[in-house]
Amino acid sequence: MPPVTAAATAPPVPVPAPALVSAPAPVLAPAGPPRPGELPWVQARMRAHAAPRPWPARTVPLADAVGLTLADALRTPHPLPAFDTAAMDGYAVAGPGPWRVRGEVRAGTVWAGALAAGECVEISTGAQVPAGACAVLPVEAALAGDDGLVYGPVPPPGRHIRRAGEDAPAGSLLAPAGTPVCPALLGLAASCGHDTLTVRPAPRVRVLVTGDELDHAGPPGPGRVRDALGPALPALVAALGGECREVRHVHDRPAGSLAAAVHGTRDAEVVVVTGSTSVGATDQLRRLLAEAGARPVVDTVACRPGHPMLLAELPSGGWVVGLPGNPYAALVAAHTLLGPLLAGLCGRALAPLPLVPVTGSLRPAPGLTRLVPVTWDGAGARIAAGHGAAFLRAAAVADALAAIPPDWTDGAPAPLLLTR
Ligand SMILES: Nc1nc2c(c(=O)[nH]1)N[C@H]1C(S)=C(S)[C@@H](COP(=O)(O)OP(=O)(O)OC[C@H]3O[C@@H](n4cnc5c(N)ncnc54)[C@H](O)[C@@H]3O)O[C@H]1N2
Ligand code: MOO
Repeated sequence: MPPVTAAATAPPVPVPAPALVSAPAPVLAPAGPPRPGELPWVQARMRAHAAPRPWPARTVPLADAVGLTLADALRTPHPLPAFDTAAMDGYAVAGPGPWRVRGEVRAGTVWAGALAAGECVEISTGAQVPAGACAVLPVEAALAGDDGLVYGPVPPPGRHIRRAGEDAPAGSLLAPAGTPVCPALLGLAASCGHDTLTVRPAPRVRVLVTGDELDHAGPPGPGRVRDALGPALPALVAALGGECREVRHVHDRPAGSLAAAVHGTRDAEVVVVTGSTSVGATDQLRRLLAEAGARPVVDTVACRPGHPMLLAELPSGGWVVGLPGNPYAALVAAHTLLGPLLAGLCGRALAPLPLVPVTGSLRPAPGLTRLVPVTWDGAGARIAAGHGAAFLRAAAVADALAAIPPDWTDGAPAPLLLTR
């Protein structure tokens, strides 16, 4: 059975307005019930996608458009194919045979005459079929006699002719605005005669990695932790549709370094901050956003891991995505908020999630979506081993993240976010 699409458009459930500075919450086991104010995971995705206005469009040469997003619908100004086209090498024939050969027509040339019944031209695949011809007789079915006549079965009318406009009449819409530009779309645009496309560029993203305990090269020293997110995020940002301009390491102290770094990234549409999303003494992100007058869009999500994630809009119009410091939690948060935000900025639809059976051992949690790495063999998904909030092993070998709903049981379907 083909996978069906998950209820990405589930009916909205009223939730309290987010508040960036939340009261310190009691420490709960990772799969405890949702805390007050946590937004359901499905709604967090939708809210992040709906938050931005699409970024302004620009017109670029075809070669520069791949990977970007169509800002205007792609239309063909002329019919496709543009003329009646031979689909086989052979003879374009008129009326019943045998047919007298009047000439030949190769692809790219035009035979200007018109055929009368009992006449034909030798024709190449892709050549324009002359007026009067009613079908093409493939060369394998034809016998050219020494008498200048071609013999063979009379083909049914229209056989092996691609009629002008049969693929698309002039003016047809071929791809709507919001379509990602893939190699096939580039070829289609060229077939229509376009040399440029009007696209929305990939949003520019700057990454600020916080955490004074982090080492950025080699094995970590005593009590220290190797930064896993700095190396992972440029590729993740690219996979989610953005362009990572910079990864900067920001010190937790003095307080104010992070604020200065966030405000110093005005040449990016999105600032991603890793770490600093929690309630510890050095976790400054919510405080600095509140002080900056940022508009909270998502402030904690009813999912595990990754619940401290946040999305806010700065008064300048820039976007801040807060990813928890635990590396797997950060990956979950990036797929939950950053991917949909970037899609919204590009004018793309929110990616529909295939709903597939998931097997494995996991205790679902009341009121929470659990995000787990899964391997997927095309028919079903299996929960991969090794998925702590701080441990990337399962995610590193997984094909997707499954969004396990609270009422899931082993083998029941769950939506998949494809990660490869
Ligand atoms: N009192 C509470 N403490 C914590 C809560 C809570 O609700 N109340 N939530 C826990 C959860 S869940 C998470 S997730 C973290 C989120 O914390 P932060 O976003 O502030 O991140 P940090 O505290 O800086 O780091 C958490 C953890 O991750 C390691 N880390 C950070 N950055 C990186 C990196 N780039 N590469 C590898 N590892 C990284 C860091 O060393 C910590 O071990 O808060 C919990 N606490
Ligand atoms: O579990 Mo925390 O939710 O993001 O590591």
